Amino acid sequence: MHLRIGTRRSPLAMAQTNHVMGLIREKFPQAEFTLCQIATIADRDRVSEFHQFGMVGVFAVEHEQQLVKREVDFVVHSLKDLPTTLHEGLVLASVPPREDPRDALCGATMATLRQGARVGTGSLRRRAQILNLRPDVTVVPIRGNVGPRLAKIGGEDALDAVILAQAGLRRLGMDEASSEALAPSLFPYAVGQGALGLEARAEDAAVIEVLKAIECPQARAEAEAEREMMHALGAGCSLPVGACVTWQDGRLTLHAQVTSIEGTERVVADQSAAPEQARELGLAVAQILKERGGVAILEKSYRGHYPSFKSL
Ligand SMILES: NCc1[nH]cc(CCC(=O)O)c1CC(=O)O
Repeated sequence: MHLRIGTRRSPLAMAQTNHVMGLIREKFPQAEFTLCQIATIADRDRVSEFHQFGMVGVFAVEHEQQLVKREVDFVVHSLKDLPTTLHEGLVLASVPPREDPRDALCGATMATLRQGARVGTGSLRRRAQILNLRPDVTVVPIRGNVGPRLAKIGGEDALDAVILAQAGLRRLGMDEASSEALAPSLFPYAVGQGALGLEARAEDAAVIEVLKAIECPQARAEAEAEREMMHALGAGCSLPVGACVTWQDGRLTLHAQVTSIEGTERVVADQSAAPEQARELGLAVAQILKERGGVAILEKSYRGHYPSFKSL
């Protein structure tokens, strides 16, 4: 069996792709792989996540073209960068076991972060959530890969800390860079954070069968619930919507939070369901967030931030 994999070139993307190849080899020792690396628009233009507002899925578009043109058999995505609507004919074939989904504060802990600290992040969600918890901090937009972002602590921008994903640090073997894994009850993570999404052509039954063999049913249920909620809110990966999932007695609970861009307002919701009802769970949580004014605070804050913004 020979599989062609589409992957980005960044160290994190390569670590994730290597990880997936290892998982497949455990089940199919005879598997052979060819890597088809691309630099996506996102890599080339170094757009910060702030600027990705309105460009949902900037990481995924060119990969989907690789699949559609049959240049590759599947693509390894960070699930949080994969839009909730896939290109026609493509499917989320598999969600392997999820890595730690929490955000990491690097350079300081919440307790040691000084008054008026400068915190680097390019994510609107992280910005909104840190301002909600710590209105005294200044958020500095940063961009680039994990290593260069970490290197900005104490650098020319005089950053006290940066916020990154625990999962990315772990996959890069850089766990020690995390000063504190932020409690998801206070600082919910991005939809899909820490999970990988393997995208393939819907018609490729043989490829899908291989990818399904490394799926984690719990991670799949979490992904379905979180992504359905995001889809129902009409929000992309970089919008200030946070999630947190917990399991008890085989039931899945989805907690979600919408935070206004300046961090002044916050709406939360949570619901539980059996994992077979993960999508319905996501829809129900989105509905509650809407009823509680979650969409309204997003629209209001976007109009202040992006004058051309029309509606979510
Ligand atoms: N948007 C970039 C991105 N996409 C996935 C990860 C980390 C790995 C993951 O969340 O699975 C990161 C870096 C970060 O947020 O620190």
